[in-house]
This record gives sequence, structure tokens and C-alpha cells, in this order.
Amino acid sequence: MEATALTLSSRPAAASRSPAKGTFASLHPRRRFSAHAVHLRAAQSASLRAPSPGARRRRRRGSGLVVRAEMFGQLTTGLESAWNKLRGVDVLTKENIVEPMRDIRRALLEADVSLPVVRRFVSSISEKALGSDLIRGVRPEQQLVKIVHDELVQLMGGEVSDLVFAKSGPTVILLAGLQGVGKTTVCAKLAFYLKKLGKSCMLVAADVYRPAAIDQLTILGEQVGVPVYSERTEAKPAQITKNAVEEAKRKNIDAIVMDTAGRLQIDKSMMVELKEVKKAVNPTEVLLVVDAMTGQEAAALVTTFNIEIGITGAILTKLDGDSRGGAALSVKEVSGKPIKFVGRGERMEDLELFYPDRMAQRVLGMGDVLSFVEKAQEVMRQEDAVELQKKIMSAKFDFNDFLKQSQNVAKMGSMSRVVGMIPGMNKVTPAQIREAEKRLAFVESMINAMTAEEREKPELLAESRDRRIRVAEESGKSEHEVSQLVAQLFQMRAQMQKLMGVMTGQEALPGMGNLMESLNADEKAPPGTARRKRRHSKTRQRELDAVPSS
Ligand SMILES: Nc1nc2c(ncn2[C@@H]2O[C@H](COP(=O)(O)OP(=O)(O)OP(=O)(O)O)[C@@H](O)[C@H]2O)c(=O)[nH]1
Repeated sequence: MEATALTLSSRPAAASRSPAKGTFASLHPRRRFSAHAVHLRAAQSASLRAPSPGARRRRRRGSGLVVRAEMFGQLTTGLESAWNKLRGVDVLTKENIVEPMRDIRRALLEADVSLPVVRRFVSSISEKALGSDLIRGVRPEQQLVKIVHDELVQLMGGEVSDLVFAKSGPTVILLAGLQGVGKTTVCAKLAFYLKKLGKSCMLVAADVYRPAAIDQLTILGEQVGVPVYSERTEAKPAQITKNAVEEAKRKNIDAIVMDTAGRLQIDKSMMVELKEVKKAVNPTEVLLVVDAMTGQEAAALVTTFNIEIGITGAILTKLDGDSRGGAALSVKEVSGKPIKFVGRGERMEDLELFYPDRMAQRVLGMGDVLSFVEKAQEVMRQEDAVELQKKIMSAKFDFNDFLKQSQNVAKMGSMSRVVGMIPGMNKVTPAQIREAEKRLAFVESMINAMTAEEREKPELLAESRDRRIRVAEESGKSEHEVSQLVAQLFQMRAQMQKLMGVMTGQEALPGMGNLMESLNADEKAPPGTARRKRRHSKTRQRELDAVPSS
């Protein structure tokens, strides 16, 4: 069974195009990273921005259809060059991670993540990469993908940050944000989301400066089947929202979503107004709606609003557009406030909870590699491997180890999707894995019927027919089947000792194939292997004969 290096090719097609030299530079000219000073201007201009040249090109290529830009495509491609630099290396060292770290740094900066965030991120992953233990069967570049993934998840807040509901009375959700970021649309989307949760909901039109915004909310309310509370432009927002809460209480409504006025940029009167509304209704959630296309500037806006009025989180809209990812990656780290929802389109159902882990997977575009590394970590913990090695060396591989190893094989096997990616298992078919799983259930029942002493000293079973008969009766199997299992264990001991040389080397998951073979030893041989099977059975019969009976 040869160990084959895993190819990192599971990312989506759009991201798999090799980047043309200079693509980054032409699409995204060098950015200035002057956080707060420019954020308002950028937020304003970006939300009104025409499609980028890249987006226009992609649309043209779509032969009339609008081909959506792969979200974070540039970032994914940028990071990919980091993994590629590690192809062929055996272990992560201070020297060989310099180049990949430079690529990661550049990819994040190009994605419009702020410089201090990038610095902290890169320093943390470098530290982890050098301090990480080698996981048997996992290539260094795969290990780095996993480290970057975990760090991205942390960067984006770790856990999903769900909506908080009021313990008594209606839950009040106050939305704030600059003009055109998608606030009114989010109001209706949230109402739609809340309705799906089984909550009754009411929308409140508190933008008293733009009658058109009130009309828009009324139409959207009708669309999602939710009442809209409005006093048109006749009262102050604090009064309207207060009256709306009273109305909701009277009508026993579970949740209220309030649309407030946006401005082209932050101004004092907007902040004062929001503070007044906040004081009047004591909201459960104050969420700032920001446009993902504004990148790191969105993070700066969240910080400013939080300092000024105190918010509970952010909603990131337009992630379906040409977003480069900077906003999603920076908001939590820069502002300390979580992203609670993301908007991915104009339809009512295009609002989702923000899951940092799913987002990190999208950024990396390597779901399969990540699950593989996780599984390998889980299954092949180094301590276990060392422990097993010791047992094999002292010929003490017993039924407990046998069971553990068989379970590991089945565990790895149950991920049939990644089976082809597991070095050393690339020639094992899903059908064989299913067989191995069946076989596991079969041997498990026999091992469970053994005493603790018998499991640790298989010789006891080899020497005593009475014991084998007892195990057979207790497990509902035949005596012959128990004898076969005992013979198989001794056969595996011998095989594993032979494999010791490989085990100590860098080869991936050594012996996995042999384990699979052993587990499948009694299953039907694939077509064309009759002779091998006959030879194999003869050998096995000789081994069985060697098992002493009493
Ligand atoms: N593609 C996309 N478009 C969105 C998304 N959210 C909102 N929009 C669009 O963005 C535009 C502006 O949305 P509005 O809800 O009117 O924005 P607003 O913040 O309420 O704007 P004002 O009422 O002017 O303050 C509309 O055309 C929406 O359909 C999103 O997640 N993806």
C-alpha cells in the first residue's frame, strides 16, 4: 500500500483558476490602512460603487448569465500559494514557513483586513505552526491549512453569536447603519427569520426623514406578512418607537424590529437620535448594519458606533457581492463586537446566522482537507501511536488494541467522502469500507464477550477451547469464528512487528491497508483474486491449526 501525498485540490472551481501574475495589483491597487480617518468616506463610496472590473469580466464570461464572483475567491487563491510553497517538505520549520507566511500576510492585506489584525494573525499562526506536533499521515501543508482555519475561526469570534431574546415582554431589535447599506431590507429579512422561529413580529418605521423609506418598509412588511408600525413623519423617532413598544405589548407580539434613519456619514444628530431611541425603548439588541464591500472600514464603523451608542453586534450585508472578506475577518477583532447575521442577496431568505467556522471553511475552500486533518488528529493521536508502537515491540498487542484499531479504521472509513484523500487508503473502495464496518460489528461482539484478562492475554483463549466455546456462546457466534479471530490477532501481531520499520518513518498511516485486509480477511475476495484467496486461506488454515486446542 503506497502512501500518496494528498493533493490540495478540493476548492471550488472558481477559486481554482491559477492567479494571473499581477491580478491582485490590477484589481485591488495598494490600499491605505488608515483605519478611522477614512472609514466614512470609504463606507459611503463603496456602497454606491459600480461593479469592479473583475466582476464585470466575470459577468461577461457568463454568456448572458450573471456569474457570481466566488466569495473570497481572491483570498482563497492567495492563501493557496502559501500551501503550495510547502509541497514536498517533511516538517514545518522556522525557515520553510517564511515564504508561506508572507503569502498569507499578503492575501489578508489584499482582502482588506487591517494591518494590526494581519500582524497578530500571522504571528499567532507562525507560533502554532512551529509548536505543532506532527500528526501521522498529515502533510505539513495540510497541517498549516488546519492551523489557519482554527485561527480564522477565532478571529471571527469562535462561536456563533445568536440573537438574544427578552426574558419578558417583547424583544426589541434596534437597527442602525449608514444609508444604502441594506438596513430596511434587513428589517424585513429579520422579521422573516423570526417568523420562521415561530415568533410573532412587528416592524417599526422610525426613519422620519425619508417617506420613501417608510413606504419601502410597508411594502416589505406586506411581503413577509408582518405588521408595520408607522406614524409617518409626524413624531420624533424616540416617541414613535416608544409607542410601538406599547402597541406590541398590547398585541402580545414577541419581537419588534426597528428601522432608523441612515445618513451618508456619521453625524452628531444621528448619534443623538439613536441614543434617544435607545433610552426610550431599552432594546434587547442594537445591531449595526454594515456593507461587506467596505472591507476593514466596516470594522471601524462598528467600533465607532459601539463607542458612541453601545451596540450588541453587527449584521454584514452584501456578502454575495464582490466582497474580499476584510469585513467578515476584521469586525470582531477590531471592535470586540460579533457579527450576528450575514446578508447574501436581496431575497427575504438571504439572511443567515454568522457561523465563524463555516465562514473560515469558505475562505479556505478546503472543507475536505479540514475534516480529514481533524479526523486524523482524532484517530491517530501521537501518544496512541507511541503507545501502540511500544506494545507491538514487546509483542503485547492485545484484543483491546485490536478493537481500538479496528474502530479507528471504521471511523476513518465512515468518512467515505474523504477516503480517497487518506494516504495509504486511496486504493480502498467505499464498498470495502462498508465491509470493514460490518466486520467490526462482528468482531466487536466477540471481543465484548471476553473477560478483561482474556483481552489482555489472548494466549488464554489460544490455549483453552473451553474459553473459546464460552466466548462463542456469549456472543452468539460459532466456536470456529472465535478461533479464527484469535488466530487473526496473532497474525496481526506478526504483521505489525514486520511493519515497525515503516511505522517509525514518515510514511502515512502505515499498516492501515493491512488492518483493512485483516478485517476483511474472511470476506468475499474481489473478482480475479481467487488464487490469492486460496493461497491466503491455506496459510490461514495452517495458522488456525497452530492454535492449540484443549
Ligand atoms: N446583493 C445584495 N443586495 C442587498 C443586500 N441587502 C440589501 N441589498 C440591496 O441594497 C440596496 C439598499 O438596501 P436598503 O435596505 O434600501 O438600504 P438602507 O440601508 O435601508 O438604505 P436607506 O433606506 O437609504 O438608509 C437595495 O437594493 C437592497 O436590495 C444583500 O445582502 N445582498
